[in-house]
Amino acid sequence: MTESTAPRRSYRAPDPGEHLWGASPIYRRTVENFNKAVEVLKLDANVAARLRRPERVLVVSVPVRMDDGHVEVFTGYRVQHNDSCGPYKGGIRYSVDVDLGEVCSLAMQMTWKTALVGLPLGGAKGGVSVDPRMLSYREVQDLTRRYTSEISPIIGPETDIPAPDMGTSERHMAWIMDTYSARQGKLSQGVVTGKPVDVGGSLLRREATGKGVVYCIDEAAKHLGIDVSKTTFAVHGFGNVGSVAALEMAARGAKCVAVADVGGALIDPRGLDVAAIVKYAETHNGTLDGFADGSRVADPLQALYAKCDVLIPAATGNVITGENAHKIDCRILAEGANAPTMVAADTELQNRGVFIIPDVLCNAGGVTVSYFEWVQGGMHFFWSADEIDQRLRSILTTAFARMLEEMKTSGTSTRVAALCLGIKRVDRVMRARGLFA
Ligand SMILES: NC(=O)C1=CN([C@@H]2O[C@H](COP(=O)(O)OP(=O)(O)OC[C@H]3O[C@@H](n4cnc5c(N)ncnc54)[C@H](O)[C@@H]3O)[C@@H](O)[C@H]2O)C=CC1
Ligand SMILES: O=C(O)CCC(=O)C(=O)O
Repeated sequence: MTESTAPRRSYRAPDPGEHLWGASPIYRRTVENFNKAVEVLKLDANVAARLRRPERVLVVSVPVRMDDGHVEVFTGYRVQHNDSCGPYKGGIRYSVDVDLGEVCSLAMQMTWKTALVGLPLGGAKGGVSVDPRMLSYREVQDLTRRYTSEISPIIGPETDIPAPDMGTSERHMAWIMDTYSARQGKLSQGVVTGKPVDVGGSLLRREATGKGVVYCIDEAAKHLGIDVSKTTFAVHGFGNVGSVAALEMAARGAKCVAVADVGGALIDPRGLDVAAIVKYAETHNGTLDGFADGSRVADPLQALYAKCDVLIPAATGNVITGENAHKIDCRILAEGANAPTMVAADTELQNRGVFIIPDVLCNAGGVTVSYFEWVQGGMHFFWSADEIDQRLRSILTTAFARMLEEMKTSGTSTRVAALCLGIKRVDRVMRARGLFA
């Protein structure tokens, strides 16, 4: 697009998005990374302007009668960023940190992620601002069912398909499926992925994100000439993604020197018994509090600062910042979490030669097997675990190789190269559909 020098007509009031999501530091950071890719790609300014904003934003009030009798009203969100490549797709997060800016940012990331790995899906995200650990089983079920009812007008098997994210799991997906189906008056298993296998879920969806993280680490190690079996690793966040990634690394013979959950870090440079920690967490409501081995420190961030070959952030976002990046001592940073690294830290770590596997690729295993679940559910024919595993690995290794190629041709970082691949595909599809002709 050529910029005109004539003064622009003012078509509307200043961008309303500025007051909604644009002011959020998290959203700004996501846009900052997007802008870097726009520059490398020399993306048309009209397309870039469209992609900087979500297509649809829904904010809902979610009243829940609590066990003590009072009604608490929670705030929920579903943000649909882009559906050029297929139905909107993205998880649902329960956390006190959830706000509109965060959900918009994660929805945009989903668009690049699904496009990067070549899925026929778009990008969305949802969430409720709540600490699920403070709720009873009944309260969290009621919250999930009411949230589902509130977002029902904009979700569906062919329109927008939620899945698990931080704070939600298979059981929440079963409640969402059940509530949505009841509202439709017919069974609608395809409205959500990440369901329990018994209610139409896919084998390996639960393990997919953590497995995918380690498949990407395998590729990075190959690229750098590192033997994974001889590496040390640390994991920040020990839920679905962190625990499976730790087990996969341990299965390759790598030594775990630190893990953390929300309650603190467990550190032992001599090596921690990952299987024992997983078993402990499973039998203690997900927490590592009270685990006997290693030294337990209250600050979970200490796990990020452990000297190791491979660091796997697998909890919340924005944990590696301009302030603490100098404490990170690893060779490979494998972003299991979404958006764990702030822009200033990203630059510092790259300058220090840390190989970063960016979130949009590193944790794409989850949405990839979600896609498999959606496909299998549609066919009413389910694949074996081996079949799923092979397809997952093949998709991620292909995307990894394409990222390296893009890095070389564009002379850019792993993160910007991965974003460029995703953005290029969305741009191509939008043009093919006649938008921005
Ligand atoms: N579940 C999935 O399939 C996918 C998850 N992700 C991302 O992976 C990350 C983790 O997600 P899940 O494992 O599903 O969540 P989860 O809810 O299963 O586990 C979260 C873990 O992080 C810990 N944690 C929470 N806040 C923390 C903090 N401030 N410091 C240290 N630890 C903290 C929790 O104690 C728990 O161990 C998130 O960033 C999520 O967006 C990305 C792609 C797919
Ligand atoms: O499995 C999915 O559909 C989405 C997972 C997700 O929310 C993510 O990749 O961040």
